[in-house]
Amino acid sequence: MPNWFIIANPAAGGGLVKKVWPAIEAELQKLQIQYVSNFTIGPGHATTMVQEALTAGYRHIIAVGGDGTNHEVINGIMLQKNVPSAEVNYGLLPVGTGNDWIRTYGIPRDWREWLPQLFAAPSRLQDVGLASFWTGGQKSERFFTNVAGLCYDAFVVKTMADQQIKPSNRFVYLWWILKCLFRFQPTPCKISFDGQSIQESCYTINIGICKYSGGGMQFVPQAIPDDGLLGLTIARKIPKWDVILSTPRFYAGTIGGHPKVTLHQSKSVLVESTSEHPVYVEADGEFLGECPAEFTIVENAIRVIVPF
Ligand SMILES: Nc1ncnc2c1ncn2[C@@H]1O[C@H](COP(=O)(O)OP(=O)(O)OP(=O)(O)O)[C@@H](O)[C@H]1O
Repeated sequence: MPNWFIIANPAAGGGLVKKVWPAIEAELQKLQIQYVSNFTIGPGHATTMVQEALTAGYRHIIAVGGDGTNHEVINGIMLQKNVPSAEVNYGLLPVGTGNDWIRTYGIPRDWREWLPQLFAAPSRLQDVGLASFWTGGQKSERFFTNVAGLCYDAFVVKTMADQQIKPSNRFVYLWWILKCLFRFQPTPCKISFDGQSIQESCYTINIGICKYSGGGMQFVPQAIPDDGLLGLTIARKIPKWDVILSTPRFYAGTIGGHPKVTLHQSKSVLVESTSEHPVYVEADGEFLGECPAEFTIVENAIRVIVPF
């Protein structure tokens, strides 16, 4: 049996994976990697495919795609019960659009640069977040590996998912977040964490295992992937002009310096709506549902391949 099981999402990167797949295969053959590969056939397929691969005996998994593919594969690893999740050696070849998860580890954004290193690189343990939330009148759960967001953050993800907008680059994405900003009203909510509770109208709330989301912005600059804690960023009601002027702070990782923003760390976070308005939830760029939502941490849950 080949060592490596590769899951490729042909739709990732706006179809880029499908386009570059022959070049990836040529490189794999040049490197003499023993592998079997499969394309996903639709949303959610990467989750079931990785479970089947682990049941079949594979322990070295590579995903080819972006943050959504990464999210689905991690959920597959976490949901199955056959193999301890931390025993699965997992690497991502980034051929997505935002590719935010890789930024925390300094994984090269160019797949051509990362591919030759990937099969010999070391691995390290990472924590995983577990979100419980409401969708379609039912309670549901999802693991996340990067950053979850509520309020405006999730409103942007929901609006783009509802309108089937898949931004092809950072500028299109920025245009959409600006458009959504003028439609969003900060939502009153209660945030309970670490023995304290805050009631505020919030612009955004972010919960991170890793630091980057939204195409290179640092919503949770204090997040450390293996410290057993969730990074929590609370941005209270901010005028829209201030949100726009503060955008460079997100890119620079200095949003904690804003007077209306506080940074925290906690083992768990509970967010509840305190008005009749829904407070939406997203994780790793995927829309999940609504509050009440609880976030907890699974320590050292996955083993990820990172550069030397
Ligand atoms: N065969 C497929 N056809 C269409 N969509 C698919 C298929 N397989 C998976 N998907 C969906 O494609 C979506 C996009 O994938 P992914 O997030 O990896 O790429 P991306 O959006 O380009 O990258 P990023 O999230 O880093 O910006 C995922 O939500 C996934 O569910």
